[in-house]
Amino acid sequence: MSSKKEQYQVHWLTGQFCDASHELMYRRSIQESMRLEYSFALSVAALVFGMFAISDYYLLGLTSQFYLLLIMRIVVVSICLLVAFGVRRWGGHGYRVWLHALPLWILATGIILIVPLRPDSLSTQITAVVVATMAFYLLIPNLLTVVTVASLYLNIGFLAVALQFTDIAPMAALRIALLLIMANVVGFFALLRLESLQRKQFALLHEERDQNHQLHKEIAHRKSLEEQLRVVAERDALTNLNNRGHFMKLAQGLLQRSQSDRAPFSLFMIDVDHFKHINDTWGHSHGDRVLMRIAEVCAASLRPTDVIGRFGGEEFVAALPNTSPSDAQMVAERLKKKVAELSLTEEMSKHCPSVTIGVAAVNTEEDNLESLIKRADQMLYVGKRGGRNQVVVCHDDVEEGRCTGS
Ligand SMILES: Nc1nc2c(ncn2[C@@H]2O[C@H](COP(=O)(O)OP(=O)(O)OP(=O)(O)O)[C@@H](O)[C@H]2O)c(=O)[nH]1
Repeated sequence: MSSKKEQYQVHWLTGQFCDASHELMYRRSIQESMRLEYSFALSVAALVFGMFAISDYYLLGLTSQFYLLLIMRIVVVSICLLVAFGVRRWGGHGYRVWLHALPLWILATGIILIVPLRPDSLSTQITAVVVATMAFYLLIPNLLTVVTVASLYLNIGFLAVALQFTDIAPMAALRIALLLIMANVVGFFALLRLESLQRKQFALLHEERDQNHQLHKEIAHRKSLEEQLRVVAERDALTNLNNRGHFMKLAQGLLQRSQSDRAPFSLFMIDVDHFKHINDTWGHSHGDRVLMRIAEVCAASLRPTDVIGRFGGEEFVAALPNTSPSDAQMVAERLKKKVAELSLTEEMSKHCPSVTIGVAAVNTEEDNLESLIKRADQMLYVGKRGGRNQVVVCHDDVEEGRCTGS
C-alpha cells in the first residue's frame, strides 16, 4: 500500500508525478480533453492579442509604427492559430510539450515588442503583462514548468525592454518588478495546487480501480471454489454422474411434480453384469474405465429431463418423469443394447459388457421414491436370477408376481 502511495507521489515543486511512467499515464488520460481546451484557450488569447490593433490605431494613427505593430500582431496571431489548429489535430499533451510551449513564447515576444513601438502607453502594457501572466498560468492549460519558464521570459523581457526604451524611474521600475513577481507567485501556486489536486484525484481513481479489479478477481475465485465444492458435494468422482444423495434430492422433486400433475413416472435400477469378473481379470483400473463408459452411455441414452445417478459400486439409478412403463421398457431396452455395443480397450475386446435393468413405475399416489427403488431393485434381482443382460419391468400387479422380462 505504501509503495503504491510512493508511486503516485506528486512532486512538491513541479506538481507532476515523481514516477515518470505514472506521469505519462496521467497525461495520456487527459490528452483528449486537454487538446480541445488548449486549442480553444489559445485561439481566444491570440484573438484578444490581435484585437489590440484597434487601440494601436487610435494611439498611433496610420504611422509606420502602427504598420509594424500590425504586422507583428498578424504574425503572432497567425502562428498561435496555426499551433491551436495543429494541437487540436495532432498535438498530444503527453508527447508534444514543445508545441504547447511555442505559442506562449511567441505571445510573450509579441507583448514585449509592443514596448519600443508604443513607449508612451507603458501603464496599459503593465496591466496587459499581468493579465497575460495570469492567463499563461490559469487559462491556457499547460505544464507548470513550461508556463513558469515562458512567464519568466515575458516578465523579465518586458522589464528589461521597458528600462531600455522608456524613461521610467528606478523606483517605478522596482514597483513594476514587485507587481510582476506577485502575479507570478500567485499564478505559480494556483497552478501548482491545481496540478497536484488533479493528479491526486487521478491516483485515487486508479487505486479504486485496482481495488475493484482485486475484488472482482476475489469474487471470481470464490465462485469457482463454490462451484468446485458444489461438484464435490453433488457429483460422483469416477463417473461424474449425480451421486446417490443428490440423485435422491432431484428424483424426489421430479416424483412430486409428476404426482401432482398426475403424470406417469418410471425408475430404473441398472446393474453391470459380472463386474467382479472384469475387476478380477483386467484389474480395477480397467474396471473403473468400463464403469465410466457405461455411465456415459446411460446418460446419453436418456432425455435431458431424466435424472441419472450412481447408486453405489457398479449400480446406477435413473428417474424418468412423464414416462409410462411401456415407454420405460423401450428406453431400457435401447440402453441395454447400447451398452452391449460398447467397444472397450483392445485387451478387453473379447468381453461383451452387459447390464440388467429393473424398471418400476408409479402405481398409486401413495408411492414414494423409496418404494419405487425397492420395486425396481426387486426387478433387478429377478433379472439377475433370470440370467442377466435383460430388462424386467414391474407392473401394477407385481405383488402377484407378474413381471415382464426380455
Ligand atoms: N473397479 C471398480 N470396481 C468396483 C467399484 N465399485 C464396486 N466395485 C466392484 O464391483 C464388484 C461388484 O461385484 P458383485 O456385487 O459380485 O457383482 P457382479 O460381479 O457384477 O455380479 P452380478 O451383479 O451378479 O452380475 C465388486 O468386486 C466391487 O469391488 C468401482 O468404483 N470401481
